[in-house]
Amino acid sequence: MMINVRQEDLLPPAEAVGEQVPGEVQDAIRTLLRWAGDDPDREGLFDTPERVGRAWRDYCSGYREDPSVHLQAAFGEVGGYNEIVVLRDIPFQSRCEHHLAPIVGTASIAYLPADRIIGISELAQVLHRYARRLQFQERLTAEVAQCLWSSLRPQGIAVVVKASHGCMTSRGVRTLNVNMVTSKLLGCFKDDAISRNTALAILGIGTSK
Ligand SMILES: Nc1nc2c(ncn2[C@@H]2O[C@H](COP(=O)(O)OP(=O)(O)OP(=O)(O)O)[C@@H](O)[C@H]2O)c(=O)[nH]1
Ligand SMILES: [Zn+2]
Repeated sequence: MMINVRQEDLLPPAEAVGEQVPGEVQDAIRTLLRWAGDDPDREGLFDTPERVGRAWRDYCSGYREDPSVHLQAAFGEVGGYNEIVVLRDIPFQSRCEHHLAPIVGTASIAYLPADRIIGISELAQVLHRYARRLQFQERLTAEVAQCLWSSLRPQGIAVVVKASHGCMTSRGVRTLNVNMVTSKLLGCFKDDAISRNTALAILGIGTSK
C-alpha cells in the first residue's frame, strides 16, 4: 500500500530549517494544550511545544529513510546454508494512525534464503524504519514483509507482529493486557504447507508464547 502525500502540502524538511521546530507546529501544540484544559504559557509547559515537535520528528523519522537501503549489503556467499533464518521477538514502538497513540510490541521475521543472506541487524533496521511512521498493524506487517521480499528475493518470508495498542489500553475500551497478532507470509511460506508450518512453529504461532 503506497501513501501518497503531495510534496507541496508538507512543511519544509527539517534539514531546511536546521532541525528547528517550525513556529506553526509549536502553535498547533499550544492550541492542543489549551484545548486539553491547560495554560501553554505557564512555566512548566513553556518549552513543551518545542519538545513535542522534536519528539514527533523522532517518532516519525521513518518517513525520511528508505528501509530497503539496509538490504543492499546482502551476502551472496551463503556457505551452503539453505534452512530458515529467524530473528525472533524484536521489540519495536510505533504510533497508530487513528489516535497517534503508541503501539508497543515485538516482531519476528523468518526467511528461507534463495541465494543471499543478510546481516540480522538489517532485519531489525527494516522493521524500525516502517515502525517509525504512523501505522496500523496490518500495514506495518505487510510493509516489512514486502520490503524483504522484493529486496532479498528469498524463497519465503514470514513476518509476525504482536503488539499492544495504546488507543485500546489507555483510552476507548481501556482494555489492558491484550495483544493483536498479525502475520504476512510470502513465497513458499504462503504456498507450501510444510514450509509454512515449520516457519510458524519457529515463530511461536499457535503456542502460548
Ligand atoms: N485493525 C486495526 N485496528 C486498529 C489498529 N489500531 C487501532 N485500531 C482500531 O481502529 C478503530 C478506530 O475506530 P474509530 O471508531 O474510527 O475510532 P474511535 O471512535 O476512537 O474508536 P474506539 O477506539 O473504539 O473508541 C478502533 O477500533 C481501534 O481499536 C490497528 O493497527 N489495526
Ligand atoms: Zn489507534
